[in-house]
Amino acid sequence: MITVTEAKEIIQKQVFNEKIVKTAVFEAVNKVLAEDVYAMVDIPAFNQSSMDGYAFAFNEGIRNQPLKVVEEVPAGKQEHLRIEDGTAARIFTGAALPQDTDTVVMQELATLNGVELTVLDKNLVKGQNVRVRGAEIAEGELALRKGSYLSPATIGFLSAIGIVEVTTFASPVVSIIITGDELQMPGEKLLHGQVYEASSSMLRAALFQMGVRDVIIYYAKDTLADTTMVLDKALASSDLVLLTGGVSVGDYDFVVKAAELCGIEQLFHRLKQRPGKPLFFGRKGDKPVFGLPGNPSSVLTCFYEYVWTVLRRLAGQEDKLRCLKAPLSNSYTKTNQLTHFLKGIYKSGKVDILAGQESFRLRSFAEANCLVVLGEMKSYERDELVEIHLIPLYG
Ligand SMILES: Nc1nc2c(c(=O)[nH]1)N[C@H]1C(S)=C(S)[C@@H](COP(=O)(O)OP(=O)(O)OC[C@H]3O[C@@H](n4cnc5c(N)ncnc54)[C@H](O)[C@@H]3O)O[C@H]1N2
Ligand code: MOO
Repeated sequence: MITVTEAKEIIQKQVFNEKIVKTAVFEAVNKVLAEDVYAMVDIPAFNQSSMDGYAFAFNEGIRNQPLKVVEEVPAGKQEHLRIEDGTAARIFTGAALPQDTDTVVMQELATLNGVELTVLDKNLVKGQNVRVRGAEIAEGELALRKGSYLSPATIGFLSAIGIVEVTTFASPVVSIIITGDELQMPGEKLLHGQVYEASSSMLRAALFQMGVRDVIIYYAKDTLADTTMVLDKALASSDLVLLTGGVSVGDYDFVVKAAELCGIEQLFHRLKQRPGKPLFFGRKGDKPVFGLPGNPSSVLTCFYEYVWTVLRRLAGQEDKLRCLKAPLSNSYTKTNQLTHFLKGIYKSGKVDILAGQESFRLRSFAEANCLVVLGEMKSYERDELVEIHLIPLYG
């Protein structure tokens, strides 16, 4: 059995080939840029007024010499205007300044008598209320680097500089293989010895939340032949495979043997942790394969602690769950030296370890917002600082 740290190092060392795709900017939220993006034009593309007011060529005596208003420029006017020195143009926010004008006075700080404009703004300086051509970005300038996360703001920025399509890391196709002959579909009548199948919807939800939408769900019978056949199929149809259950030492646990028969290289099996002790990790060529221990709470803990990072890396993001230190609001005694991942609530700077930590339960997980990581120590006192991993509840 290896430690949690060793397991994470093994995962970190793996190199996987990311796939890239062209994506419409409006559909690229949550994705990551796979190449640098450069501006194709100056933005703004012309000297632009930032106020409703009057545009003119500034000089220091402007407040003492009324200007004749000779033009009107609403936003979007496409004509290239030029006005004589000593005249002004009525202008609106977003409109292009006439050639050789450089300053705009807000209409509240000027008076108009017929066509005669008097500038009142005592603090007006040259260039005021003008967004200069290329001020946001110049043609050919780097707009966003490869590896940038595409947030709503980034998508707005790309649109504002005229980009319609970007190259992003492709979201991986993920197969989930559910094993266990005792499983019954929710909504069906539960017969003696059956349990409702919870992991497929839970994992699919976790994947959807992180933007992975191509998810294929398979069910395998508790036989070596069926598990091998389904695993082969899943490997052929996806970039990453998750199996649930069948990874322990029972006579009906076939995942490890099936993985071997499918040509999957085993990188580890069994960790010094709870829950999720029998976790399996391997790869076939470029494809990571996780055998998640069947108890639903082990499934989700292992997903967040190990699978999440790999999925992020496949999508071009080098990040981990948010990790902090917080004082315990209750004491906790461990009965072994395994690393424990405990469902907790982090609130007002403290963390509370919830009751009901056994891995068959999901109820405490449903309430939790973090996993509390307890290392080798046997008992933890109230107020002792512990590491917590925040569950990404909002994607
Ligand atoms: N002799 C030993 N027995 C077990 C050990 C061990 O070290 N020695 N480890 C235990 C631990 S810890 C875990 S975790 C489990 C993991 O075993 P499997 O991966 O083989 O999981 P299963 O036996 O298939 O299932 C465990 C449990 O979870 C329920 N389950 C499975 N899948 C689902 C699902 N999709 N939805 C809801 N519930 C599910 C299943 O009915 C079992 O109750 O092994 C221990 N045993
Ligand atoms: O390692 Mo298991 O997940 O505790 O029940």
